[in-house]
Amino acid sequence: MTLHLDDLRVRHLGECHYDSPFSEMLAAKKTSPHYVAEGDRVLLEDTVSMLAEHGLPPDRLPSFEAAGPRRKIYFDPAHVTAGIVTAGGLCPGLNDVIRGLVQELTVHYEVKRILGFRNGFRGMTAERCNDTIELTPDRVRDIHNAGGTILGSSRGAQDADEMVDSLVLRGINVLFVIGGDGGMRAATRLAAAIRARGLDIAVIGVPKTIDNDLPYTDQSFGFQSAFAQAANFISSVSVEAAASPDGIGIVKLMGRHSGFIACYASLARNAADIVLIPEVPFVLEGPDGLLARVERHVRAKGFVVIVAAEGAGQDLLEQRGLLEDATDASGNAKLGDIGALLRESITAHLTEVGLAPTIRYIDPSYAIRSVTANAYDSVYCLRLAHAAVHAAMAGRTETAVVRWRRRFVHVPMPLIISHRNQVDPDGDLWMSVLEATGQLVQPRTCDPLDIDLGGRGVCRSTAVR
Ligand SMILES: Nc1ncnc2c1ncn2[C@@H]1O[C@H](COP(=O)(O)OP(=O)(O)OP(=O)(O)O)[C@@H](O)[C@H]1O
Ligand SMILES: O=P(O)(O)OC[C@H]1O[C@](O)(CO)[C@@H](O)[C@@H]1O
Ligand SMILES: [Mg+2]
Repeated sequence: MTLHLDDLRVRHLGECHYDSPFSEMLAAKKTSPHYVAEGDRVLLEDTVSMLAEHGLPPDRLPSFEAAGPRRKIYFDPAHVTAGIVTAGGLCPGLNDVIRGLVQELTVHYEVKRILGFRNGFRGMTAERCNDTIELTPDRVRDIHNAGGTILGSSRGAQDADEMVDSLVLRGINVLFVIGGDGGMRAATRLAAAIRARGLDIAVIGVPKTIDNDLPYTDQSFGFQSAFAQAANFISSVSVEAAASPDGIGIVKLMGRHSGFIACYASLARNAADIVLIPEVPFVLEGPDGLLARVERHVRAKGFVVIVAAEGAGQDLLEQRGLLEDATDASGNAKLGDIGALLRESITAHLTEVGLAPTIRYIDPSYAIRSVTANAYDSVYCLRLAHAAVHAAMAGRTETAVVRWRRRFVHVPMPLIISHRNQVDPDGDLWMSVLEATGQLVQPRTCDPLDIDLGGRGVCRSTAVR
């Protein structure tokens, strides 16, 4: 999709007339290698060839508005009531973002009232109209020490008009939505309903997803903490598989349509022989199939470690009638169990060829996303929260705050939901995975002398890949 400068302009509620608490500090600031001044923009693309292809002068090149404080703001902080909602699946760092929002709103802008909606958008419906928590610096002081979200979260559809009524009822004029693709869709609809009624309410999104499946953002917050936790399970399964005769280690990791967690967790340990992701189809049978490859690994080094994203191989499950045609409350497709299919088909195949596999299968599931944010993600969440507050106070709306190529920028919300971020099978991440696992080459069988002398497990790692 080719984007033009105008596609990247964010919506404003109106002119900014109030002095911001940062006015003085910003007065002398100019763009430097480490700072983007409020009037400057950040390029969408970062290679010479992509920029040259546009054939445009620099000020017409597709670029994002820089995030950060403004000298003038739209809202009079004394008249702001802020709302915060967390939607969709959990993600490390949700509490860090809530905490950062509350601290920035109160400490610098001196906003007096902040309400957190309970249990996602559900808390904004007429039925649950009192489902809010008053958020104060005291209330949020220690919340980053726990995973999850103190507000709760949910899936499932809500009526946009009802949610607008709920904002009006509470006098909320600034709403922060921390959510994934669904949450950003809901926020976009909400903002459209607000616009249709001519209301002065800013809606700012902070994209959240452990799947890292939202575009126009560097890795989303919490992703790093989630894949670090996932990597621990890969280590566990590797140890188990290596210590078992004909050991088969399988880890199934979250990632519905995008295999980023599987790729990064595998690279973090460099112990996987095979990584399976939704973006790269594979077959089970035949000389190039997964079963033959598994067999070669087992014969070559005595064991094999497989990391599968939960969305991998869904076509194989469908062919076998193992997919139920169902969706969750938010309309997300319910997936078939690729881990179970691997376990069963590998056991059957290896038994048939005369091996005696020991299967070690781990599905850590929620254990990777319910953890607290690591230090890196905590910093990231705090800075996103600051950027979100600045954007809202400056009257930006239908806008997400993201980090893009290491700069914090504003992205129009419709772009964030325009398509899904996926691992590019032609990109450098997948290339790194292929290099690390050796999936490009066939496993070599061990030297017969090795087998005579050492038995299983002598040939390890890259030597046999
Ligand atoms: N197309 C849509 N239009 C309006 N609201 C939506 C839409 N899709 C999802 N939502 C709402 O957004 C909320 C969160 O959506 P969803 O459950 O898909 O999680 P998500 O935000 O995508 O997070 P995750 O990363 O866990 O998938 C739900 O309450 C849902 O009703
Ligand atoms: O929370 P639920 O509804 O079980 O959803 C699980 C899904 O949510 C995600 O964690 C994304 O939030 C996916 O990786 C996973 O498939
Ligand atoms: Mg989603």
